[in-house]
Amino acid sequence: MMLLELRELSVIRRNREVLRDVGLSIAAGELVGLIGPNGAGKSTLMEAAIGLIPFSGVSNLAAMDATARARAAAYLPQSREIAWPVSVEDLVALGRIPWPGSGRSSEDRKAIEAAMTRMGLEPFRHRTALRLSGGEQARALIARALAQEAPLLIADEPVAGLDPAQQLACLRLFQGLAGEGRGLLVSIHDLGLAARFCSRLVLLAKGRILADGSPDHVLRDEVIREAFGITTRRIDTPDGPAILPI
Ligand SMILES: Nc1ncnc2c1ncn2[C@@H]1O[C@H](COP(=O)(O)OP(=O)(O)OP(=O)(O)O)[C@@H](O)[C@H]1O
Repeated sequence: MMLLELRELSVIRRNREVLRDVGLSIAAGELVGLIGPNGAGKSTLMEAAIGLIPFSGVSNLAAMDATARARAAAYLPQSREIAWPVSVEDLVALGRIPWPGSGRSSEDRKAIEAAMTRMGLEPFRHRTALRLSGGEQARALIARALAQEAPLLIADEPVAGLDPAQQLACLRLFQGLAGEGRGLLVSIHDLGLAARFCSRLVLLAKGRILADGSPDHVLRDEVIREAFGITTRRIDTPDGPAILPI
């Protein structure tokens, strides 16, 4: 079953075409890494897919009403903004808004607790979210998205700003979610982490999809050179490839 279907998606921002005719489908069980240079249009693609900005073309999510969409997909924006001085627990509970009970049913409690445990947030439960470190805030916001329990998670640079242990924990968690049958679209700049953890990579450059497929297929030298203007040194280790930009 396709959780995300984008067809001929184009976006114009400030009179400039930022995305042109992008087609992308994500099935249950896929952990798709969205890679590409700064300004390639990764955030724009996610924002259009979820219906936050105007676009032409088709997005199955944007076509839904707000409640159906919030049950179909959780979205973690790149800007990690927490607007009010709420506790971490209350912040995570906001993920339950699309569901009946709005945070107070026993199902809501279970989802909130599971999300907090998965992100290691129990010690912060009663702390004011605004007073956490940047990385801790990021984990709290990921937990809020997990509590939403949507079949699709769209996350814009979810591991940016996390320490190496938290990056690994987060990507392992995402792999586990894919293994449970959820779909994930995750933008990421670290090509090594992308290659190790994602089942598929989509490389966006200048508003178009330059390559889409297995990490080995997408991270070929000539493709990386065309997209980023660099070469990479790849070392295969028992733990997966290490990719060094040169
Ligand atoms: N709110 C906006 N208004 C106008 N133009 C925008 C806006 N947001 C982004 N852009 C432009 O759209 C293009 C794509 O930006 P986008 O943020 O989607 O790229 P990205 O691939 O996510 O980049 P990064 O890796 O730096 O996060 C850029 O040229 C950017 O300047």
